[in-house]
Amino acid sequence: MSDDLLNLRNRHLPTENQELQQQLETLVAQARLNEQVMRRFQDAELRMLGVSSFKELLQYVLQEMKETFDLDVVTLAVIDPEYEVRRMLIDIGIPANEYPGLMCLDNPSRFHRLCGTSLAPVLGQYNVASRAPFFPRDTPPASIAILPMVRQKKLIGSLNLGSRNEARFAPGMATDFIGRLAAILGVCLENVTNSERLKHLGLTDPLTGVHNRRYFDQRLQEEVSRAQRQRFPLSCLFLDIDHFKQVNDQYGHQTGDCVLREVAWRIKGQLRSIDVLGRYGGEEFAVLLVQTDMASALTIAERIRHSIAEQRFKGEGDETLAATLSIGVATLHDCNRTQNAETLAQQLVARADQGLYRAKQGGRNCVMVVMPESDKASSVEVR
Ligand SMILES: Nc1nc2c(ncn2[C@@H]2O[C@H](COP(=O)(O)OP(=O)(O)OP(=O)(O)O)[C@@H](O)[C@H]2O)c(=O)[nH]1
Repeated sequence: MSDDLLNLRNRHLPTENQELQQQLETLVAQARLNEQVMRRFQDAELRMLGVSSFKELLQYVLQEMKETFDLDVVTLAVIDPEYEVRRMLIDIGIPANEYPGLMCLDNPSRFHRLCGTSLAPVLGQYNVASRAPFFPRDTPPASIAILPMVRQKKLIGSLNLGSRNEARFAPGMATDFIGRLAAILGVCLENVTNSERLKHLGLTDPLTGVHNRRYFDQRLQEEVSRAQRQRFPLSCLFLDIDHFKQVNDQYGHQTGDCVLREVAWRIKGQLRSIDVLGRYGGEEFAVLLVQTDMASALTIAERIRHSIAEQRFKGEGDETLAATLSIGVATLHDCNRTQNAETLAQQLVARADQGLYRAKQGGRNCVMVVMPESDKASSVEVR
C-alpha cells in the first residue's frame, strides 16, 4: 500500500469508528428494549399461569393487562354455546355486569366472519360494522388486535386489544408475542374453567343437584360483605319439609328422595338466578335473597310455601303424596360497614333458623319472620 493511501485511511478511521460506535449503541438500546418487552410478556404469562380462579384471571386480563401493556381497551370473548360459562359465573357469584369486558358469544360465527377459517390474528383499524362486537361501542379504540384462542383445534374465544393510537396495531405487524400471550391465556382459561367445574362438583348436593351447605356458607359470607359495601338488604330463608320422617316411613326412602329432589326444584323455580339455594342438611334448605327487603322476602317465602303445598308429589311408583314446608325468614337491612361480616352472617342465619323453629312450633306449613333483637316486634307469622 502506498504512503498516500495509508494516510487517507488513517484520516478516515476515527469517523468510521464513531459511526460503528453509534450503530452499536443503537443495537444495544434496541436489544434492551426488546428484552424489556420480552420480560413484560414473560411476566404477564407467568401471572396468568399463576391464577387460581376464574375471577382472578378476569381481573388480571380485563383490568391489570391494560396498564401492563399501555392499552386503552382489553376485552375477552368466550364462545359459550351451552351457557356453561354464564352459569358458572352465577355459581361463583359474579354478577353479569361486573365485567363488561367479558363477552359470552352463543356461537363462533362472528369470528369466522372476521378471521375466516385460518383463525389468524386480525390487526388494523377499528371498524364498527365487523369489529364492534368485540369492543365497547361507547369508547371505541382507533386500532385493534383480535387474537383468537384455540384449544385442541377448537376456537374457544379471543383476546381483544384496543388502542387510541391508530398506528399501534396495523395489518402485517409481527404478532409473535401477542399471539403467544393469547395462546397461553387460552390454556389458563381452560384450566380455571376445569378447576371451577371441579370446585362446583364439591359444592353441589348429588341428590338434588342444588348447592350444598359448604357452598351456601361460602356465599353467605360474600353476600353479607357485598350487602355491607353496597348498603343493600339481604334476606335469608330456612325451609324444612314437614313430617318428612313419615314420608320415608310410609312410602320408603326412594320416594323420600323423589320428594326431596322435587322440593329443591320447586324452590329453585321461585328464585332469581342471582339468589342462592343450598341443601343445608337432610330435609332442610336455605336460601339467600340478594338485594331483597323483608316484605319481598315474605312474598317469595309465601310463593315457595304455596308451590309445595298446592301440588302433590309423585313418588317412586304410581303413588302421589302431599307435602308442606315450614319457613323461617330474617333480613339484614341498613347493615353497618364497620360491623364484623362474619358476626352479621351468623346472626342472620340464627334468626332465620329461629323463624323456622317457630313455624314448626306454630303448626307447620307457615312462614315466620324473626326481627333483629333491636326491633320491637320479635316475630311475625304468615300463613
Ligand atoms: N329419603 C331421604 N330421607 C332423608 C334424607 N336426609 C334425611 N332424611 C330423613 O329426613 C327425616 C327427618 O326427620 P325429622 O328430623 O324427625 O323431622 P320431620 O319428620 O321432618 O319432622 P319435622 O321437621 O318436625 O316436621 C329423617 O327420617 C331422615 O332419615 C335423604 O337424603 N333422603
